[in-house]
Amino acid sequence: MNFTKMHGLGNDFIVVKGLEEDIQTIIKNAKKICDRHFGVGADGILLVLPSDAADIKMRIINSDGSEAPMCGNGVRCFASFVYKKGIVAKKNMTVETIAGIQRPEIIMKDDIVTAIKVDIGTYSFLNQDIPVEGEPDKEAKNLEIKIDENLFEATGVDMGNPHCVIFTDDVEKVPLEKWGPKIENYPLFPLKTNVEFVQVISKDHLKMRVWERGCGITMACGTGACAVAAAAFEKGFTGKQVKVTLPGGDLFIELTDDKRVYMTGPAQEVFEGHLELEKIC
Ligand SMILES: N[C@H](CCC[C@H](N)C(=O)O)C(=O)O
Repeated sequence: MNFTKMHGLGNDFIVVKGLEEDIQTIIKNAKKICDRHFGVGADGILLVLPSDAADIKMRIINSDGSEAPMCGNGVRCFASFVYKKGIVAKKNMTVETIAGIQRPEIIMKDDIVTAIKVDIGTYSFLNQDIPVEGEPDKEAKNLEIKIDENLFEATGVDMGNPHCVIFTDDVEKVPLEKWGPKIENYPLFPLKTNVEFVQVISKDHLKMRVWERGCGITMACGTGACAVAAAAFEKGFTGKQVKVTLPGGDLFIELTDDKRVYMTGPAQEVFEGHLELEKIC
């Protein structure tokens, strides 16, 4: 398997040209391939595939082997990859995902890709969209999450994938490795959920940490940053333009009046590699 290792603020991916590889074997062995000791090591695998509905298609496989409908840091890495490889010769492209068509724009300075701005679609708080157990057309704005002796008030957000957002005074004090998996698998979320703890720094600055569904603690989560920006705006904590600081760095999120979200941030290649699949499968 030939691959390119990339990351978006430390949320890292193995990018593979799907038509040139045995993707069924790759998907079946994603956990081993993503293992940081016995495999290549990554939070997930991004598969480049042809599309009838867009310029190109992206499939996302989490490091536990589950398939995700959408990945914010991933779509920035993906867009940079297909542009630089000449697979899609357009700076403004469309990318088909399970969550819908994403619209990344490659931003360049002196022929270098400096950032990617993505129209990541619209956010929703509706139970039926996230999904969250309960009346389908009710908004998941005051979920009660009970973990051990702690009772959290959470906001459920759909960003094409599910997010459980909890506001706190100090994200550094959150025992994420303890609470993350319990919330990820909480009965309210039939498809499990990504978990974000977020601290309001100012009207235009949020700080967050994330436990990702199917991955665990990551350095950054693009859809998670969009979800916390949407939740903070709806609660009146922030405006429509906000910097979200994650352990791996900053993302810039813009919301529109019709709940559309734009995310801007970097994507970085690290190395190209070759893996003999039979050696670990
Ligand atoms: N673990 C996520 C997919 C990756 C999302 C994250 N890496 C991002 O940047 O949005 C899920 O199962 O919904």
